[in-house]
Parts: sequence; structure tokens; C-alpha cells
Amino acid sequence: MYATAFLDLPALTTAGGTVQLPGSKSISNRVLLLAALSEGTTTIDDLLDSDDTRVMLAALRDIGCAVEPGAQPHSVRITGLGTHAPRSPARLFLGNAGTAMRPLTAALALLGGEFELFGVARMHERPIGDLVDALRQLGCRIDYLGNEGYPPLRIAHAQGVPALALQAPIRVRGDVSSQFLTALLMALPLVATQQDVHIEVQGELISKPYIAITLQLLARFGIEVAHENWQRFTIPAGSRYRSPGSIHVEADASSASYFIALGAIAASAEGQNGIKIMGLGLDSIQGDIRFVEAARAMGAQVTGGPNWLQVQRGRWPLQALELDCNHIPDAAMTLAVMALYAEGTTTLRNIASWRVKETDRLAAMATELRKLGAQVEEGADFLRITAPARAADWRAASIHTYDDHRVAMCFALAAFNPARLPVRIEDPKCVAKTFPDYFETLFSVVQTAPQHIPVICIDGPTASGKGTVAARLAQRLGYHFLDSGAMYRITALAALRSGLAIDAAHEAQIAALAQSLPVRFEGERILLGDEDVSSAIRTEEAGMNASRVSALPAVRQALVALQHGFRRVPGLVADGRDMGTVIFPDARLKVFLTASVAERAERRHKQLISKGFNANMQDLRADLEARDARDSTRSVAPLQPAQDALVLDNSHLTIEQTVEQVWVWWQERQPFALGAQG
Ligand SMILES: Nc1ncnc2c1ncn2[C@@H]1O[C@H](COP(=O)(O)OP(=O)(O)O)[C@@H](O)[C@H]1O
Ligand SMILES: Nc1ccn([C@@H]2O[C@H](COP(=O)(O)OP(=O)(O)O)[C@@H](O)[C@H]2O)c(=O)n1
Repeated sequence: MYATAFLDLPALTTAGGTVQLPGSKSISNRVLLLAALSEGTTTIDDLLDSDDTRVMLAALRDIGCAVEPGAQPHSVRITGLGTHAPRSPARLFLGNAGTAMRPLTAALALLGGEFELFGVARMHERPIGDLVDALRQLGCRIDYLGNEGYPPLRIAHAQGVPALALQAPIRVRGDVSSQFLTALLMALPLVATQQDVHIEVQGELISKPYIAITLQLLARFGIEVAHENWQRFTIPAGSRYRSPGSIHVEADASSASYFIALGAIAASAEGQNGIKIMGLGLDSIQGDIRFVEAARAMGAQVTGGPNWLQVQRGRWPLQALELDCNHIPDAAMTLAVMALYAEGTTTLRNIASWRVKETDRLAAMATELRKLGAQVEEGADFLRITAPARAADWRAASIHTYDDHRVAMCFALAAFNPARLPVRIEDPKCVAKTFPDYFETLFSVVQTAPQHIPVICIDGPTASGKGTVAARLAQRLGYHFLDSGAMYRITALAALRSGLAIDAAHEAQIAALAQSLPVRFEGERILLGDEDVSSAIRTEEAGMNASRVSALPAVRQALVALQHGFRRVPGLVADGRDMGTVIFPDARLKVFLTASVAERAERRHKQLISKGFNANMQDLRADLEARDARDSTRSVAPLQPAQDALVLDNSHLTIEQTVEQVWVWWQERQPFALGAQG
């Protein structure tokens, strides 16, 4: 996940490959509860790993279900209660998961036992009164432990479940949250043994697609619920939950909309047929799958099979659309960004519900689309969008994301603009709500020309602080980090281990070794083959050997491709000696970092002592001067500032001040309008 203040996406050009999307949250928690209520063991594959599913799993364990990891990642095996009573008394913490609190309240009230259900502070502000009323109407004893109408709750059935009034239809409001109805639909089969049980919805039922998901999943667990026009539901007598054995959680259809749009917008990468989305098929039970129809109407070519979709660019530019979006409120935001690539004016109607979501999404989308250069008309319940007329009319925008995951995710697609402008997404971590790895997933299937990928080079002599500053900058920007010195250090280590003396006589052999160096960077760790060499290459001796090996021209040449390979989306910070002069001459910012010899010797001394190495100040200083001399006078890529480098002597600056200076230089080079700060 990118926890940076903002994430700058470079201009992107093509896309291709396969993505596996996270499981749907609504399906995950429903399936967990149904498995827990069934007889037998259910293997659940592709379960969403999120806060909300974690609290549900913990609660199921607490009430006596066996929960074990499955054979695959994201797979779990649940042995349900069947005919056993839940373990009680129990206190169940349900975080902020409405999809756990509501159905568990209903199910536990009907199963008997004594339970307290509570959550985080925000959960205690989310109403549950309508559900409790419906359960009390049946005869259940449920008490509020805090405020009337809100969790925390106590279910007081220590003596077993009282006689329930199942003859009359159970009435529940449908116009506040469809989760109350879902909770009853999943709980009442537990008591519909002798007779049919009816539920009557009061008021117009909202979010019907979510009730449709509930009914489909109930059917998978052996319960066929009939309904009349979504107002009256009948759970048949003789209902009994039966495990389907195994069940797979569909990928989230709203999350899929960004990748469907990606396939429609981006030219396919060479040798690929656009984007393949795994985990979701055209027969998905989620309402947002109908986004596919809208995307097709705009030009996307979408095919699909069981559990997969394939999306390619079809008509280009896309075609404007006029659509009532009531059936796909969440995914429709993605259409607003697709409209940036459409000929004509796109009108999205019946989207008043956008105003009461994570933010006023209607106003937010209008504001941010305008920043990019689109013409937008914002109505009370509609949005009319006309794309920038020519490439030159696009603007480099810093997109404010309003703590709304969907705003962040859909605006990332603006990076395919024909003007080849970067797009800044502020507060990218807001995607964690449903898709923590959204940007990583996106980056795994998009490409662009190397010249669009920004590089910051930090070159300079030993112990000037290059590595420290470059790593911090990379982290602050969410960019990749290349410690080019490590390449030479590893090459020297590998050469010596192979019995090769580091001299001109062995140049060709060492270069051959460097060419196929089995090196991997895993966070802070550097691996040579399977061995962690992070410490072995950090000694002063290793630095000296690196300096020797780096003077061999063939070795330098052999390492070029490896270093270029680090230039990947979204960007790179590289440190070394020749980053700005030889490896990335087109870098947008080149810094030559230096400090006095005395200061550098002292830094290195402190650094070595703190790592538990022996170090002598005099020797260090002599070594450092020798290294400076060799690095500056060698025939290839000598250490010297690039002509267009900014020289920064940080002898009297702290690390923070140094990072800040480079940060300011970098921000000055960005095309975004002022306003977004780091
Ligand atoms: N501006 C600075 N002021 C004080 N110490 C610094 C400064 N920059 C770096 N250091 C310290 O100096 C040591 C060497 O820095 P490092 O990043 O390894 O240098 P380089 O990569 O240039 O060899 C580290 O222990 C680091 O924390
Ligand atoms: N881009 C680079 C990076 C390092 N090097 C060499 O590799 C040695 C070790 O690099 P480093 O950056 O890890 O060393 P320090 O600056 O940390 O001492 C340096 O002394 C240089 O001789 C190079 O020639 N070119």
C-alpha cells in the first residue's frame, strides 16, 4: 500500500496482463456466516482479507466454530455449528463491520445463549434499532448496553430461545439499510423447521442487488427463498443449512470496474490481448457486473467465462454515453473518468445517492474532472462531461481524493491522457477501504516509455549521505530505489568468492559474472542467490573492493542493463557515482551531494561504530581519500557532477535538511498547479 502524502503517476501508454482482484466484502462475510451456521465443513476460497472479515472470523471462533487455514492463500475452512448450540457466554468484538454486527445479532438471537456484541466507537453510532425491533417482535430478548437503538447489545437467552411468534409475518424496514433484511434472511432459516416464515418489507426496499446476493448465497447453502416483488419473502418450512463443501468468493465487481475501464482505454501491450481479470465472470451475482454493459456501450470489448473477464480496447476514441446509473451507483464513477476519452458528451443520470457516500461524490467528481480540463455540468442528480477537445487542453492535475477510495481509484485512469501529463493522486492510502494494493495491482499491468518514468539521481562521494537521502526520498514519493553502489559491492563479493582477483587480468570473467548476477532486492535485504549478503557487502573492505571492481570498464558495461531495469512505474530515485552522467542522462533532477572530507570521515566512523564494526578515524580518512581519488580519476564514468546537476554541500546540513532541499527542487519541477503539499 502507498502511505505517501501523494502518488505521482507518470503518463501511461499501454496495458496488458492478468490481474487477480480481492474478494468481495459483502460476499465474504455472508459466506462466512452461512458456513458457520451449516452442518459440515466448508472450504472458502479467495476470501477477502480485511478488517471486516477478520473480526467475523474471530467471532465465529469464539462461538465454537472450527476455523482453519485452507490449502491455498486466501482460503479458509470453517466447520459449522450444525445442530450444536453456539458456545456461550461470549463477548464478541466486531470492529466497524456492519456486515458482521447485523447478521450475527439476528443469528445468535435465534440460536440461544448469552452474548455481548460490541465494536469501535463509530460502530456504536450506526443504527440497529429496526433489526432489534423485528427480533423483539418475534419474542427475542435483546438489550441495549449503551444508547437505545445502537450497539453494544446483549442477547439474553441463557435459558434457551423463548417461544417465537413465527405465524405472523415479520416486519422490517427496507428504506434505511438492506442489511437488516439480509440479517433476517440469513437467520430465519434456523427456525423455519416446522412452518414457512414470512418477512414483509416496510417502505421501498433500497439496494435490491445486495438482497439478490443474499438470496443467491442462501440457495448455495440449501435455502430457496421466494419473494414477491421484493416486498414479501418466504422461507420454506423444513429449511436446513447444508454446506456446499466448497465455495469461492467472487472478486469485487466494483473494484473490477477500474480494470475493465483500463482495458477499454489503454492500447494493448505488445503480445497481450488487453487485460484479463480473474475471480469474476459475466454471470457474477453482484449488481455492479452490469458496469460491463455500460463499458461496452462506450466501446470496450469484453468477453468472459466462468470466473474471468477479458477486456480490450474496441472503438477508439470511446463513445459518449447517456445512462441512468441507478443500478450501478459505485461503478458509475468509473464511467465519469472514461468520459475523458470519449467523443461527445456523456451524461450520467439518477446519481443523487452519490451525494451521501464517503463524500459528496457528485461535487467531488465535477471538481476533479474540471481540473483535468474537462467541461462538466453538475446537476442535483446528474453529471454531464465533455472531454478536453484536444490533447493541448488537458491539464496536469493534483487530484484531491476526499478520503474516498473510489475517487482515488478511478482518477488513476487519467494517466492515459494523450498530452502525456502525469497525474497526482493525493492521499493514495484511502484505497485501503476495499483494495489496499490497488496501485500495486495497476502498476503490474501498465507500461509506458522509459522517458515518461521520472528519475531522480543523487551522485556524490562516499559518505556524503547519498544512500540515506535517496532511500528517504524514494519512500516519501513511493518510488523505487536503486543503490547502484550495492551492485559493485555484490559484484566484488561474487568475484572474490569465485576465486577471481579484482584486476584487469580478470576483467572479462568478472564482467561475465556481473552480467548474470543472481541478485534480488527485497525491502532492506539484498540477496545473492539465496544468501542474504546485506551485511557482508557493507564493510569498508567491501567498499574498497567495490571501488576496484568499478574501475573495470567491462564490468561497468555489464551492469548497465541491470540498472536500467530499475526504472519502473511510478518512478525511481537512484544513488551512485554516475547515475546522472552515464546511466540516466535524461533524469529530471540530478543532485551532486558532497561534504568535506573531515565531515564524511566522521559520518562513516559513527556509522561503522553503530553497526558494531571496528573503525579507526585516521585509517578511514585515508581510505576515503584513496577511494575519492580512484573514483574521480578512473577512465570510465569518473565521479564528477553532471553538467546539469545541482551541487549540494551538506557539510552543515542534517539529513532532514538535505532531504528537504532535494524535495523542494523536485517539487519545483512538477507541472501540477500549486495547492498540494507533501
Ligand atoms: N547530512 C548528514 N548529516 C549527518 N549525518 C549524515 C548526513 N547524511 C548522512 N549521514 C550519515 O552518514 C552516514 C553515511 O551516509 P550514507 O547514506 O551511507 O552515505 P553514502 O551513500 O553517500 O556513502 C550514515 O550513517 C548517515 O546516517
Ligand atoms: N554508480 C556507482 C556506484 C558505486 N560505484 C563504486 O562502488 C563503490 C561503492 O559504492 P557505494 O555507493 O556503495 O559506496 P559508498 O559511497 O557508500 O561508500 C564506490 O566507491 C564506487 O567506486 C561506482 O563506481 N558507480
